[in-house]
Amino acid sequence: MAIEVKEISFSYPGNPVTAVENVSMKIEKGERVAIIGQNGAGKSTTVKLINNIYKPTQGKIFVDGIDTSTKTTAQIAPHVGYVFQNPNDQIFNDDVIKEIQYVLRYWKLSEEEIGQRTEEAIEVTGIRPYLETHPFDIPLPIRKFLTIAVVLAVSPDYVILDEPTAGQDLWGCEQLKIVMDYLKKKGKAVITISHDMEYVAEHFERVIVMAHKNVIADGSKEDIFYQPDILKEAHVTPPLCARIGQKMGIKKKILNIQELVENL
Ligand SMILES: Nc1ncnc2c1ncn2[C@@H]1O[C@H](COP(=O)(O)OP(=O)(O)OP(=O)(O)O)[C@@H](O)[C@H]1O
Repeated sequence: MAIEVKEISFSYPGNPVTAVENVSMKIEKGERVAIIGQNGAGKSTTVKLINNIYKPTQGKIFVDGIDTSTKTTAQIAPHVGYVFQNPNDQIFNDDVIKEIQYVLRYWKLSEEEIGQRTEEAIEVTGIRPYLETHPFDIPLPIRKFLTIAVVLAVSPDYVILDEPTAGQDLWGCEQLKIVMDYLKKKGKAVITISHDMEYVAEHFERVIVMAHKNVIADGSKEDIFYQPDILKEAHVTPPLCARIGQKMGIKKKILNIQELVENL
């Protein structure tokens, strides 16, 4: 079981510049993969193509063997959930509970099942204090957790988190850790797009680097964060521990404080 992206290209209607060109990647069920790279590299476009919001102009995408070109976005949603970078692009109900339950009701799940999924999603995302608030009156960082709750309630095998730490305060970063632990326990594959290398180093094993509309590197975080040429090309600064480790001349590829302290 995997997401297989096979040599896809895509241009937005009306934009003569190609957004992604000949991109391939395979993401197995249960994997934790971060896609990194400078603005405009094609990261969001790639995941929107995976989520079937757009269809590639060339190439194919398979989700657990299903050719997405033959399906609608709604048909792929049970398999791949996408939490948008901007929650305002995603929310369309005037009530938090309605927003979380929209898909579950569309699927005509039992009231018991809907209740259980809703409760779990609220608990994990910490949005209980906002259940009576209009979604657009919830502070923006917390509104993002409402969109995460929607995806958790749907419970797809592949969860895409687009810039989850952007604009988050301490509360949000701690709550996101709870979400990440929950997804791990559930065995979900998590694909993130992030400019936050500390978050990437803490929660992801594999890193895909994109630049100039294509994948320029794909490997373990230890491999990627210790390749200065690749990082330079993608305009990415490695996590602090890697920078200190390299400056101190430590041979081991260090990516967390614990290991750094042990090796100093
Ligand atoms: N809705 C759109 N309409 C037209 N062109 C777009 C649209 N969205 C993105 N593009 C273009 O597609 C290319 C790839 O953009 P994309 O958003 O996928 O990059 P990204 O790597 O996700 O960047 P960021 O880190 O800023 O989110 C860019 O040249 C961008 O200008």
